[in-house]
Amino acid sequence: MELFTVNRYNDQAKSTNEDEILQKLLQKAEKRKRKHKAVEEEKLDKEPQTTEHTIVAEELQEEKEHQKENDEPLQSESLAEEETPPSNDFQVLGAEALAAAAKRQKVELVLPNWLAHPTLIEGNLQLEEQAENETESVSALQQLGYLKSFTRQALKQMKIKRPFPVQRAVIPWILEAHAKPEPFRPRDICVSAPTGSGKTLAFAIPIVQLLSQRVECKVRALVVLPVAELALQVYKVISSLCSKTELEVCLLSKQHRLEDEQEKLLELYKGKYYSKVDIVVTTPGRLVDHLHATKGFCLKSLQFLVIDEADRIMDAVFQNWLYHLDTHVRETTDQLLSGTQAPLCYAELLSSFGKQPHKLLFSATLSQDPEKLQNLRLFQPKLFTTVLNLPVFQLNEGKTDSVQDQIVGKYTTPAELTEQYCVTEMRLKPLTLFALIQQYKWKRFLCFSNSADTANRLAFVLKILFQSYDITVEELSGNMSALERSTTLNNFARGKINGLICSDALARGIDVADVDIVISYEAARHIKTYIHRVGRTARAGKLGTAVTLLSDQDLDQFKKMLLDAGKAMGDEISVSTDFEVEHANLYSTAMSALKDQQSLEKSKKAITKRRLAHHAKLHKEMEHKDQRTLTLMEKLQLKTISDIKKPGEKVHKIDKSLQGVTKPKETKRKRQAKIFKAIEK
Ligand SMILES: Nc1ncnc2c1ncn2[C@@H]1O[C@H](COP(=O)(O)OP(=O)(O)OP(=O)(O)O)[C@@H](O)[C@H]1O
Repeated sequence: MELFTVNRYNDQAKSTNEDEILQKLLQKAEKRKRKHKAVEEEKLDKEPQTTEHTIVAEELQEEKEHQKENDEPLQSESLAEEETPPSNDFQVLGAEALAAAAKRQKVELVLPNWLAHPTLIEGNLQLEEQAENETESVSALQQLGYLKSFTRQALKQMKIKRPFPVQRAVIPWILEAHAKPEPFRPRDICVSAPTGSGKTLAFAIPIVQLLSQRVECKVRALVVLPVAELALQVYKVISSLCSKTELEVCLLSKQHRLEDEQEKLLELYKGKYYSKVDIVVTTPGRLVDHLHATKGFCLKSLQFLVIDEADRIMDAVFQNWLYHLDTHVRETTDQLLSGTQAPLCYAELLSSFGKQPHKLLFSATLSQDPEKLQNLRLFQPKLFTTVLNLPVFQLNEGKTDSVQDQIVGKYTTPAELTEQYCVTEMRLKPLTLFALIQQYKWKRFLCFSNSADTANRLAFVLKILFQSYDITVEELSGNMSALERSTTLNNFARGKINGLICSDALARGIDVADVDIVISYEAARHIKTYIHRVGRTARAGKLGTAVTLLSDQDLDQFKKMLLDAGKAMGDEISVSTDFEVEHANLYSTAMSALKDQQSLEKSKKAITKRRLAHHAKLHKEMEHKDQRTLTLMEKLQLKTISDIKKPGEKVHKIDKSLQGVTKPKETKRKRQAKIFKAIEK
């Protein structure tokens, strides 16, 4: 029967394979017999008196096996391949596909040409400074033909003697690109250079020089930064550069009133709006506010769009500001084309049509992920980077790693930065930090934690620990108001405070002079955060140290994070155990004071919450009652509520309705919104 099946379905192989198949079947039968015999012998050895029952079972088993064999589809190919009996294991469906997928080679992403072939920014700030000091050469600025005299003067006032490597690479390139006539359009650029390497001047100098010849005042450059503090910093740099020109710079950020900014931006003359500024420095949120609310705010003449800390702005959508900006630029062009807004002349129409600003992106951790960059719709982009100078890249040069593997997700830190770490126990971290500061005599340090609350608690404990020492520490976190933050920063800059305990809100971009040490009290969760934190020291060619406090659990993860980014761990430092033991009592006093303070705050919060909930309930009840004067009890309750309000705060309309005054005409939704607002306050 088996042979018949074989013959029937495999005509061609009939004559040639028949003997072979027969041989194989015989072999197989022989093999099975031998196996069976061996099993039997084994059983006999174990159980000399075989019961009738077992014999029957064996026979049944044998019979089953025969049956199974007969049921198996016999094909010449499968038989030919079959050397071992088929396994009875349960077969996982799709397992083959999975195995094949695992075997398949990893698909390699191919970098676009511009990312794979960047322009390298080369140079070592420290070595250059040493060389200059040794030779006492004439100020290098005078030798640079591309700098205008007003730029040189401004730089001199800023005590800048020579351009930094990133400035040497980027400034002449932008100037040259804009020197070419129409229809040439400059390529958009992305600049990835370490923290403190002078990226601000790299875009500010060419923009100011190129706009300095303008006749009519219009917004021609827009600089966007993620936070107000950074915007202020960049505004100051650009303002100093413009000091010897007619250019007007304006800062737009949520720290000012919108109306005040509108006044600074525009003036109305004979029914037409005229721009009073040439360069606008802003945050994305504030920009969107003005695009929506400021009549006459027009960006159709925009020539430069600078996005500083570009990866941060790309990661967070920030009210989709780029979309709003694009829509605004397109709308004004459409108005010109449709005739609703008459152009002055044909040349204006031509120049405004479809014209996009020159986009300049800067960051120390610029994403070199093509997908992310695509969102910015860059025009024939060009990359300037220091990343290929990484030790990891040099190590891998002989290997097969693609350029993509070597540059995407890799970041450089300043060459002047020394990185260290200190392993300690989780519960002793504040004490270890205190010991480190004392032992290494750190006098100007920034200490970063992962949250504003931790910064607050740590500052509290450190203040107690340092009470009898001449070290002052203060908190600087997102929990504080903008005014409080800037006062604290100023005090630190003036040397009134030795150390700031910060949250990551200010880890980026902030340029505080002469920070010797940056401590990560908690290891940064992301490599970008780490790069920006440690970048607050070792700026502008100065030396600096970054120390990370790690618990045993954090150690491996931290090491991996650095390795993935092409960085090494650095040296380990430690504190003397004697010092820690000596201050153990002080530490426990500080910790119990913290506990007391926390429970006090907790109960304060609970009381406020209860009062506000009561307020909301009372208001709800009053809403449903007819208009009537309040009872004495209700008046008293209202007084308690008004006590919660801050001094000087306006009395909300809700209170009027509570006092029995005629209810204002408002919708239910509006009223609810007001109540929530009041509760929030
Ligand atoms: N050519 C120069 N010579 C001396 N100092 C300079 C020069 N260029 C910039 N600086 C100084 O270096 C410091 C850092 O500059 P800047 O803030 O532009 O760095 P950055 O690369 O933008 O840093 P980050 O990535 O942290 O924002 C500033 O204090 C600036 O005044």
